[in-house]
Amino acid sequence: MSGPLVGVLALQGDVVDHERALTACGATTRRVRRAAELAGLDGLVLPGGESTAIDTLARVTGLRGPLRAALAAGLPAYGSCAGMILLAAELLDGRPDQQTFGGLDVAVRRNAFGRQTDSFEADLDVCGVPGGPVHAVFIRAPWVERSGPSVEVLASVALPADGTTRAVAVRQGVLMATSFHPEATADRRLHALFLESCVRR
Ligand SMILES: NC(=O)CC[C@H](N)C(=O)O
Repeated sequence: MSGPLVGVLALQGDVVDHERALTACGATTRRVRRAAELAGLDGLVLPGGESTAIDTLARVTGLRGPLRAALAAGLPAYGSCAGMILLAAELLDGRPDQQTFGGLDVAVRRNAFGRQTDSFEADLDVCGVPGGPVHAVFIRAPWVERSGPSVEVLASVALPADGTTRAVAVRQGVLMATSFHPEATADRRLHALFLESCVRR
């Protein structure tokens, strides 16, 4: 095995597209559905999908506690869309019983840009990603409404209504999250950026 071993949380969501992107960047992937599958990982991707479903399944399968512990112990992680929601310390507009794993010192607003029909695409400059803007696909996406002092905002979008900006890509140490779905395009630069944090252990 050459590259880092990166888990993809495989309870629900677009697992296969992340596996493809990670493999293209030289990583080896492992689907994570149970606590034992967290052992020995160099990083973990939390895919987009439906954060309420992923939360429910993580609790039912007993994965939630060990996953939280792994994040607290410093496991590098990257969450896209629903994955961003799951990494947030605070959730706004979540379902009343909905929980997150936490780790990222951010408040994330779920479905912030509106309904499924308000999904959109935009070209964004992302800090740490050389070579021009990233074509970002937003699907019923969250945004980061507040972030703590140790959180770096990597990219923002301007709202058409009033031109104010919202953070849509953030990093805090070895944790990274995007509101958008780089795995839905052929651009591997966000996955490559995350893999810089996934040093083989
Ligand atoms: N594309 C996505 O991951 C959408 C996230 C979804 N709106 C949620 O709450 O969980």
